[in-house]
Amino acid sequence: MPGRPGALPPGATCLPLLRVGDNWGMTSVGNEAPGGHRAGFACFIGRPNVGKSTLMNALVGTKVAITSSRPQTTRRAIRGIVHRPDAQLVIVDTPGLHKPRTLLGERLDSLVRSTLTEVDVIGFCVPADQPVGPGDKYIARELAGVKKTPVVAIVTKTDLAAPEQVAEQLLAVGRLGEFADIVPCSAADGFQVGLVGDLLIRHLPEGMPLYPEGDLTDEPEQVLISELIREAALEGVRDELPHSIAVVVDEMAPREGRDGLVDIYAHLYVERSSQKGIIIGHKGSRLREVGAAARRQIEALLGTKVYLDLRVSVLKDWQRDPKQLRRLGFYD
Ligand SMILES: Nc1nc2c(ncn2[C@@H]2O[C@H](COP(=O)(O)OP(=O)(O)OP(=O)(O)O)[C@@H](O)[C@H]2O)c(=O)[nH]1
Repeated sequence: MPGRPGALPPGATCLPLLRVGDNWGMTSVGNEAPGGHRAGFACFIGRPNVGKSTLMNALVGTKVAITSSRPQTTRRAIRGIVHRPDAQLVIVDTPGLHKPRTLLGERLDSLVRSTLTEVDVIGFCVPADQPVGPGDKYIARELAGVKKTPVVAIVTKTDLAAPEQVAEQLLAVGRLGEFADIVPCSAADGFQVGLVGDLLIRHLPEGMPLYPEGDLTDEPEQVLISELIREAALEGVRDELPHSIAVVVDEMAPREGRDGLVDIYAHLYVERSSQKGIIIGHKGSRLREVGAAARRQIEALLGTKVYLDLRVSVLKDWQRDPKQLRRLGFYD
């Protein structure tokens, strides 16, 4: 993948935790594997907020992608790795596909399009609790253009819909295009999550595992941490502010002379000074809450105590500025 989003700024430190090797390439190797073992890549595609990240986390069995009730939470192609005795499924989590309105939107869309041609199978997610709309049709048309990659249609969030509504949705999704399978599931209560895995794995080539057993993601730790901070900052903010928030971990290192304590210095960027005020809150109260919530999650991820230094800065209109986008890790 050219200009991989989420790359660390030069000189940034990275503790080896959930990090694995250097296999950034997306092509699965069709090497000989005993007993019909399969290995390869899948990606989920769908409108924003349809539950792609939640489904990936459910399949992987741990939180490797942040989720929120705000559309367009996902900005990076995070990989989650599902290990099974018969297969290894590497899931690429793409941002929701939509008609782009900003330069960031365009970059995210081109990221999605390049991903579609590089994976072995695509999971097209449509929620059970909302009628099929223009957004789903737009994606279905895009998928029809990716002829060589099989598509499994996944009707998500079945726990939010009555059985008849789910049945009707399966039919409606069937009318959207040619799919290898159409499967209903719920990541919230686990309904048929395993089956979704089976149906995706069926399309992977036979081959040895691509990643060592036990690795759950190959995202650098700083990226996971910055995403956890962004998730905490998204809590309770409205309107355009969620899209204006970006987080960069500037530095991260174990504290000298103190076992089990990691110092993390991070910047939370917004686009305007009015937004800075909202993020910081009265006498810093909101920023303290964001910091405390993020710290709890980071400590759970790292398994150590964390000192988190969180600064807020304005990067004017960064979503539309190529230079700032590069600085934040969103490359052409
Ligand atoms: N009830 C229910 N809620 C779900 C389910 N899956 C996801 N959600 C919720 O739906 C919202 C969106 O989920 P995400 O996984 O962030 O959706 P996404 O498609 O990755 O969103 P983008 O990052 O915007 O593309 C969150 O509030 C989730 O908790 C499900 O199976 N059932």
